[in-house]
Amino acid sequence: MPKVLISDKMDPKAAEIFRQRGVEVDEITGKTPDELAAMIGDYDGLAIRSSTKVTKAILDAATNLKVVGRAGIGVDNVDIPAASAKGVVVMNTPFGNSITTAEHAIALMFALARQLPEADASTQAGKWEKNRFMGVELTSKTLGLIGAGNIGSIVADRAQGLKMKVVAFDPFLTPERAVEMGVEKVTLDELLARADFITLHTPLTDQTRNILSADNLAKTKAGVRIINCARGGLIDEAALKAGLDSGHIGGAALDVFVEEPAKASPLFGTPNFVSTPHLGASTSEAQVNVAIQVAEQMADFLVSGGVTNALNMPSLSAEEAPKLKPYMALAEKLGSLVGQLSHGALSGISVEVEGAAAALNQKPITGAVLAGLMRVHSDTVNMVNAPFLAKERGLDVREVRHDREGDYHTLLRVTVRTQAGDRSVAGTLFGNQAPRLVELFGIKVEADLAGHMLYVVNEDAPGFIGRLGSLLGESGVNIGTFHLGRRDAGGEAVLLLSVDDAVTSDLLTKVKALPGVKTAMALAF
Ligand SMILES: NC(=O)c1ccc[n+]([C@@H]2O[C@H](COP(=O)([O-])OP(=O)(O)OC[C@H]3O[C@@H](n4cnc5c(N)ncnc54)[C@H](O)[C@@H]3O)[C@@H](O)[C@H]2O)c1
Ligand SMILES: O=C(O)[C@H](O)COP(=O)(O)O
Repeated sequence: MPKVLISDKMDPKAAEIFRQRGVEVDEITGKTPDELAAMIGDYDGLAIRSSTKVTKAILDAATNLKVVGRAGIGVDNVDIPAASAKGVVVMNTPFGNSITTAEHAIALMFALARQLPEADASTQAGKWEKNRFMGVELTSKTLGLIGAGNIGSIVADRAQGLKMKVVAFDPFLTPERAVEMGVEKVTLDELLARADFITLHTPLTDQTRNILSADNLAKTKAGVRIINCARGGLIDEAALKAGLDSGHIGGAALDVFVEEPAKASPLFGTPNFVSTPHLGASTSEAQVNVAIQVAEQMADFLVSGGVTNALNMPSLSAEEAPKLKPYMALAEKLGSLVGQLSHGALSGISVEVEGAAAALNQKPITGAVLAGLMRVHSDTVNMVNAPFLAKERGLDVREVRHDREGDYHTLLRVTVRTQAGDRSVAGTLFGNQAPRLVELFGIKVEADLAGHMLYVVNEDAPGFIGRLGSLLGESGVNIGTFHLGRRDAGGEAVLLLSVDDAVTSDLLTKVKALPGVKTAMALAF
């Protein structure tokens, strides 16, 4: 039974769903990185929010880990390259808390417009300072949206409901989508010059870090009010403080900070500064949503191989997974076969699907081919890290889908580009389940790729099979299956034999010494 650790505070629905789906679950929160590293080896899955930092050190200690599930959106607390290199899938729940976070941004915008926290504190202190607090209306004001994705577009919609004009800066926002959202797509400088309120909704990346830098803050309209419910690090906090102190910035509301938990900040106590402790996603509705989603996604993956919302692997629904399972087995075997048979560096690989296979999601099939290919040289390769390793090694990966009807109802062909030219193998599924090799370097064969095998290329001549059989018999090697194919009579023949034990190098030398043998290799699947 797969076992999951929930290491951050999560709605109880998550544990309930894991148990219903046959996944054992422990909820242990508040552990130090060392404590987490000491216990993570027991788990197949790790369910987190933003507190747990899934570093390379944690991943190195996670000997059984297959999946990290983030109940929420931001995955900047997960070392995704390290997870990918280890073959661990990282998933998030990209929509479960977006409405809630957008509402928090709007709440903070109102808090700034009407100085609600200060007015509240003053009133409860018995001061009744009616003349101290003069707010601004939101109607007709311009809201500058930096980042117009899921949350940004909900904020835009709510702001339009408040009769605000919304201008958006997002390099990936298409003009069509901007029209659909009813926002004006602008440059960053234009946004800075025009916005009365600015709200940030981008991830923290090398491009967005300090997007509101001292220089950019200086370009804003006098009196601008700024809201950040996305990630600490998008705003230069020292420059923000200086802008608030000088009065150029009329107000700022931060839910997120460069250092979290933010227990001390020069911004604290600054007039017109409002803060919340990373509460953007903290509503009961959003927490139930993300807990249910993360548990369902992780259980799907651990129990049936379904992949949803993974950041380092193509999606594969729980319905698709059983259909694809025999194809993945075939794909891995074909990848492994070409990997074992090809010498030297490969510059490219193409994965072709034909017949019934052409109707399937090809990405996981390609991932399985690459895993089979690369596992020949490293047993830590799996479907998650194989595409990354292939990219790292400069392997050009192509996917081809043929609509044509071929000789087989379903066919997978893998061709690798080697220094000696292209080499191609193809396979099918017998009875839609059993993987079979049907073509090897242009020669028709029909073989099951399993266990220990001996591959021999020889000149097709009478007596050869007898001589090989005798040699194997004399060497005490039992033959399981025997598959023969040839290009034409008297030409080149290919033999694939499954044998009960690994082929020793001594036996291989003897096979190579048989008259007519061109190549002989030991294979393992
Ligand atoms: N405060 C919270 O509790 C809380 C809750 C949920 C999400 N978040 C954070 O909110 C942010 C947005 O989440 P989302 O779901 O809308 O993400 P999203 O991926 O749907 O949208 C992000 C948008 O940012 C845009 N973008 C990327 N680089 C940009 C750049 N250089 N300049 C301008 N725009 C750029 C993208 O094109 C995209 O449209 C994330 O950082 C997420 O972690 C915070
Ligand atoms: O990216 C997110 O989903 C938010 O930052 C929420 O973080 P939390 O789960 O720690 O509240």
